[in-house]
Amino acid sequence: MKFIKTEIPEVVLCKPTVFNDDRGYFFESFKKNTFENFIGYPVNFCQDNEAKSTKGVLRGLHYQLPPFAQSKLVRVVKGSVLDVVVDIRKNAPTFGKYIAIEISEENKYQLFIPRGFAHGYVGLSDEVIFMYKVDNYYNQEAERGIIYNDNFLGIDWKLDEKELIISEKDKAQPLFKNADIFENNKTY
Ligand SMILES: Cc1cn([C@H]2C[C@H](O)[C@@H](COP(=O)(O)OP(=O)(O)O[C@H]3O[C@H](C)C(=O)[C@H](O)[C@H]3O)O2)c(=O)[nH]c1=O
Repeated sequence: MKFIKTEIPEVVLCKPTVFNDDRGYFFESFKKNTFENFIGYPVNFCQDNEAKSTKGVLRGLHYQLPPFAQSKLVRVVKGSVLDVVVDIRKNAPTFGKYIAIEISEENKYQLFIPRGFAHGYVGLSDEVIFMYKVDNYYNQEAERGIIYNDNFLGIDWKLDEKELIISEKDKAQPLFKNADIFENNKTY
């Protein structure tokens, strides 16, 4: 697995080493020791999630407030998505910045999203199976969000507005300026 710091250095792109042969392929999709060696601190994932989407389904931008904040290690096993991560750590040098990376069945990329970030993704293929690990349990009361088309963030989701399929909950998310954001730049 190769680990690459993104433009937001705490957000890490993970590129697996894939072993192809005439039967198909094999790769180690997660290895705690090499992952933590690169990240530089322990991450104890406690829950795995899976979501199926179709093209244009946009989930997000979501996060959970401390003490229920979640780190996420996300990947796509079917199709492709544009994965978007927004820095919501007040006083962080990249506060309010976002990165967008295509993650797919094809490239097998994974993205590590630490606590202190909002996360969302949009399906780019007809069928998407999205799988991810989180290091804190789901807590509905602590769930918060930011509207996907916030003007300050100016996220380019790559698809036309009319192609997007968004839940009523996500259509009602607040603007970035009104969101409950994280205090200071510390690990939660
Ligand atoms: C996230 C979650 C949801 N649920 C239940 C709650 C709802 O009854 C149903 C669908 O939940 P929701 O519409 O919040 O699912 P997504 O829109 O995919 O939410 C996720 O989307 C963005 C991209 C994320 O990064 C978060 O992991 C998460 O917020 O699953 C659970 O039971 N456990 C969970 O961990």
